[in-house]
Amino acid sequence: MTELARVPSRFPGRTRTNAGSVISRKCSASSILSGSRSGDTQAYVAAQRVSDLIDDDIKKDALQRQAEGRKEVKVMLLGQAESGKSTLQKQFQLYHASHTLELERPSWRIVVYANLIKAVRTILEEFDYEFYLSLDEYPLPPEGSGPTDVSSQNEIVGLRRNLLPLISLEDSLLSELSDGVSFVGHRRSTLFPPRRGMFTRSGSRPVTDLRHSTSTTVAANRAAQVLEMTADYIDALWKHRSVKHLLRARKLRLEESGCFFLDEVRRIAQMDYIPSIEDVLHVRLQTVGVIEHSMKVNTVSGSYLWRIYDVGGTRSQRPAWCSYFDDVNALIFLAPISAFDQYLEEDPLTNRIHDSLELLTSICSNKLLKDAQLILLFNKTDLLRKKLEAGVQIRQYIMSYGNRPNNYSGATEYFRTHFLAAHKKKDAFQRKLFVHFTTMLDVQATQIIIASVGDMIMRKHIARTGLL
Ligand SMILES: Nc1nc2c(ncn2[C@@H]2O[C@H](COP(=O)(O)OP(=O)(O)OP(=O)(O)O)[C@@H](O)[C@H]2O)c(=O)[nH]1
Ligand SMILES: [Mg+2]
Repeated sequence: MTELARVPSRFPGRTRTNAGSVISRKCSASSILSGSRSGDTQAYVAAQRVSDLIDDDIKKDALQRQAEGRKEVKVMLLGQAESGKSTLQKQFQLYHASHTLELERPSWRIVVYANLIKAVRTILEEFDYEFYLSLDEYPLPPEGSGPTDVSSQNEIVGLRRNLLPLISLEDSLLSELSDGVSFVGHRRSTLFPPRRGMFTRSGSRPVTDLRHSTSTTVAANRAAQVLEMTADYIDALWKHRSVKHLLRARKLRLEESGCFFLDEVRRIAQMDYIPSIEDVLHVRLQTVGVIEHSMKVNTVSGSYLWRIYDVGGTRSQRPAWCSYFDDVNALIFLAPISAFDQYLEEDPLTNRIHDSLELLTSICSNKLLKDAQLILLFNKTDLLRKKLEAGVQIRQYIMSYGNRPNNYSGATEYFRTHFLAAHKKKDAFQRKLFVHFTTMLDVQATQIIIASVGDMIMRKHIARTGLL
């Protein structure tokens, strides 16, 4: 009886991928067991055989899954908003599966248009503020007295009138990009707290989803037509003597993508425009949620499936990250080193370097990630160089910088030392933190870093799983 009772009790707890076959075998074993007393021994033997077969299947399944698990590498890209995570993900794609990025190029067209229109609107809003809102406080200089004199104002007003049809398309493009969902955020990262009435929507859905949507194509085509008609006005606005003056005077930072696309407006405004890989890397599209990208990576020890998780970096999205921390092989943390003079959009009192440092140390102390390799990328070094060359003083924003030389080598050394020291103090698992300085828009340099980081991750993974 005890023997007989053991057989059916072995079935219910089983789980396997092909659940259907377990159930049908279980049914046949049960029916055998419900047979007459005289057939008990035979029935038991038959049931035992069935049970053994199932055990074998389950073992095989488990081994297969284990082998598949060993052939999988999970990498998370973390960091504050606009640190360059999605750009790094595209660089990974370019390195390991460039054909997929090639295929996606047409889908990025609508995002390029939205970035360009946003840049135009931002400039015009600044002029609105300059010419109208502040009129009472600062009367306009008389004609001929400078880049914001009366004749400049008239020229800008004329351009603005011609550009209104283009600006009016921004909402419909953003609605396509966010799949109709509105996300409220500040207009841009600013040196000053944002002014009232200067908010915009932004958000994203995976760009691959956009490719097949008819409404997206319609919205993009409409934007293309209007862009073609207004390209001259955009170009004239961007090259207008007042614009450079205004950007400088107001310390206004157009998003990285904004300046690039404004420089390229004539190419982008062609009706047959398809974004180049360089355009795709420059695009700014806020990530919402956590997006998994998988790609096959071929190495000397075989083919591996890399799962790369790209996350939205704003503060409100960070609590969602930890549900993906299980079994992470490597964590690549991006800190935009050029952001020493910027503050978080979601918290205009927090310096972005300070936020990066706090975020990194809090992630390093998370127990779920204790086995993950840590790689820190100080990104946007190109912008850091530009800011330092323009004379922006680090000590003005980061007091502890003190009297160190305000140049590139002084700055990079300071940030490296500071981050490494904080990590050493806070990392309960005493892991090594690998550091690189990157410009994510530089394909050649980034590909070298991807190869070296990838190699390192694979070596540790192989050492851990013993798979060669
Ligand atoms: N100049 C410069 N721009 C960069 C660099 N890396 C990324 N960018 C640009 O910075 C912008 C933001 O980059 P994303 O990759 O979208 O940032 P993210 O970290 O994914 O941001 P969220 O999705 O909001 O968390 C994009 O327009 C990129 O083209 C860099 O090294 N230099
Ligand atoms: Mg992103």
